[in-house]
Amino acid sequence: MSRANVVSFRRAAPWWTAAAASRLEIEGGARLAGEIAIAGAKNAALPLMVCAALTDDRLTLCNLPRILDVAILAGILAELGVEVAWDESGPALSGTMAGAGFGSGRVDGALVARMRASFLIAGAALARLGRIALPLPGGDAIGLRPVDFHLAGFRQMGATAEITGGEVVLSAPGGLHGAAIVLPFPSVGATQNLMLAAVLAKGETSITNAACEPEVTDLARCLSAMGARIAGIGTDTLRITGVDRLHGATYDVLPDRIELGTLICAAAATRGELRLTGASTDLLSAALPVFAGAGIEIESAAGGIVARRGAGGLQGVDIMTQPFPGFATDLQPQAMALLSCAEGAAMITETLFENRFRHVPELQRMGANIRVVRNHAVIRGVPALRGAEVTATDIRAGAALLIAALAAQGTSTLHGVEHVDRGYDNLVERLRRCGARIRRVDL
Ligand SMILES: CC(=O)N[C@H]1[C@@H](OP(=O)(O)OP(=O)(O)OC[C@H]2O[C@@H](n3ccc(=O)[nH]c3=O)[C@H](O)[C@@H]2O)O[C@H](CO)[C@@H](O)[C@@H]1O
Ligand SMILES: C=C(OP(=O)(O)O)C(=O)O
Repeated sequence: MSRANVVSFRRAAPWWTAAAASRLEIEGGARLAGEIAIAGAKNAALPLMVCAALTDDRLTLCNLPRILDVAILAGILAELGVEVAWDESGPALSGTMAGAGFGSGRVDGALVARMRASFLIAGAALARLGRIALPLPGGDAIGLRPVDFHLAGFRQMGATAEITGGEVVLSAPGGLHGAAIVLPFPSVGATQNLMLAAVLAKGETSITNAACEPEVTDLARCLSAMGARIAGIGTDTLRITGVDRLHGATYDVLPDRIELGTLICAAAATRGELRLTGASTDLLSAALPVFAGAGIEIESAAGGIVARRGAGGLQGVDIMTQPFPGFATDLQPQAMALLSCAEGAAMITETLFENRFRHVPELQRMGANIRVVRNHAVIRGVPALRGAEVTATDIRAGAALLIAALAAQGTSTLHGVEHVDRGYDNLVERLRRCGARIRRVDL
């Protein structure tokens, strides 16, 4: 990334302070104990920020996580002409975005290519401006991650959509119209992109086989608070009646269910006990019985839950990742780290992304016994993991390696920390307050 890009997103998000390049030194073996407030969800916050592009009024988002992806998206929106202002006076970050100037600036391709959710600007721009050209989005390298469902939906709504030279060129000079869209798979991003386009399109759009992830529901609720007409929220069939304009709103970002699950795994892996506040276990859906089967105790407590390893120790349990309400793929690597130190065997089947076992060789460096056959990983728990030098290749791989390093005997070095910074709000500092022995070393 060029210095100009770094400067542009830091200007748009001056609260972003984590070092761009650093490594973590983790001394394993400390039991985590204490309280952690769950931050706003990355995967809810980012689509909500894009809503600002759909209105001339102000959209205020509360409970935003202080993460790299929020900083980068703020930079992208600011370059495109959205005014962004922050309020850091509360316990969490709030941001007010004013989209009256949306489209007056330029697309910062280098920043778009650094994250996934930037591609949601496509739907908002088609609806609001009738055109946009965006580089193919980045994000975690966990599979091919095509955008064909997004483009097919836009075409059904009257747009032209071509990929030329790595750039997606979209145009709808005559405006978008409603369409009956059936998604081949309940894609989170495609559902959100088509929803962002449909709220200002002429007539009714139906999205069948829509994703029902809580972050999709959060987007639908925020758009409704801005005046959008959306029926079927929380189900797999959304019916959106386009309106002429949306107005401003103030909206609270959903708590991060993946952070919640990550910290439950961390508590259990370290034989610790964490009180996790601000989030309910309802968000965990299929992860709840998996955690119970693995021997984790989760109790309701004032303002949240308490999670600890049960007296019977950790046991192997089988997991298959699936769209919501199934077990989230974004929790799969962390669960694998946990099961690496459980008693007995476990099998994890990854059905969402074809390249989401990149943490396996790194866990193996720490002594984990894992064998991968196609999209299945068989994990035979070992009595103890040992510290090693490992590299995170994506956000959740980073979280998994952090969990393994905290549970391991000896010291680990974690490279690729910028992946963790993309999606977790000050995770290192918050874990340190609960007894973790971690040091961030700037490179
Ligand atoms: C920013 C954000 O919210 N990211 C989340 C979002 O990613 P993202 O929105 O990219 O994930 P999708 O739900 O779209 O992807 C699910 C599957 O559909 C395929 N697909 C998707 C779109 C498309 O046009 N064509 C296609 O083939 C993908 O390759 C993948 O195999 O949902 C994923 C699945 O819960 C999560 O892991 C990511 O953390
Ligand atoms: C895969 C993830 O993110 P993204 O889609 O932003 O790459 C994730 O949050 O685990």
